[in-house]
Amino acid sequence: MPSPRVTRAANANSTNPNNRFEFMSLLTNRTSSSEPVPTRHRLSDSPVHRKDSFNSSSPAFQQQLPEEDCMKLNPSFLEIALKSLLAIDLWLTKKLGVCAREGSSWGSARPLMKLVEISGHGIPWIGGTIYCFYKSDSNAGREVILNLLFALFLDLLLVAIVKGIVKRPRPMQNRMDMFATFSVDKYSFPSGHATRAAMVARFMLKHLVLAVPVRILVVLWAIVVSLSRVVLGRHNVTDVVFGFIMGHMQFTLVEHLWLSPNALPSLFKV
Ligand SMILES: CC(C)=CCC/C(C)=C/CC/C(C)=C/CC/C(C)=C/COP(=O)(O)O
Repeated sequence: MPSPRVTRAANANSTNPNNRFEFMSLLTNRTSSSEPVPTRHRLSDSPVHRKDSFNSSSPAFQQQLPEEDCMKLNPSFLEIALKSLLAIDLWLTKKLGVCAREGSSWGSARPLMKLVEISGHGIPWIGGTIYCFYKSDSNAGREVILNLLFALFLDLLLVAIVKGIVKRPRPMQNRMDMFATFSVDKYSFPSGHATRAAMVARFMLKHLVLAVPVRILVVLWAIVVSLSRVVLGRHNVTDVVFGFIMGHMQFTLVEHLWLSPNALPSLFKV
């Protein structure tokens, strides 16, 4: 006995041979052994190639298509990859936040980590750079220091923009007891300390004549400042990794936008 769906299809077919319903019924998988699954023999038979009035973007069309006819670029793979990365990120962040609280496993090291935090904060860096600018007695020195100052302000601006766009909240374990913050600093992505540490370290290695041990210390400082963000529970791991990469990119940008004494002659001694 034919199923009601087939009977309806047959009725529809008898009145209109090009009926859309008939097309859809051909595409429907049948479970009953008395209702064979239609076989396509030619490419032109594929619903993708048929020039029917049936709109391929309509939800009905997409529901009815057999899986092999769906032109999907597997969006679920990217989704799964991102969700897995996020899960690993959250798990690692929780594991590594060993100084997040006084009562955490390494809570006694929290004051030391907070000193590391201050060493990468914007205020000492901007204040110290302005001081060095006025103390510098050569035009070449002033040029380098002026560009460091420019880099530090550019960093504050770019980090604030990205934080404002992404609006990722800080990790649950973070205590908002940071010294001198902007309103966007309630957000986590990217880490402003990591961007600054990476950018300043590259800037110093490129423009300051430093002995090898000092160069090694500069690199270690940038790494420790970045790691301290996760250890203090301030940031997720991905905030810091992205911040570190962004700091390198900011350094490259500053090199391209390099301010010369001609741009601001009044700041330089003649
Ligand atoms: C010191 C002088 C002379 C001027 C200061 C200029 C000024 C207004 C600087 C702002 C510095 C500031 C408040 C920076 C924010 C630093 C911060 C808390 C970043 C957040 O880092 P994150 O790693 O937690 O994202």
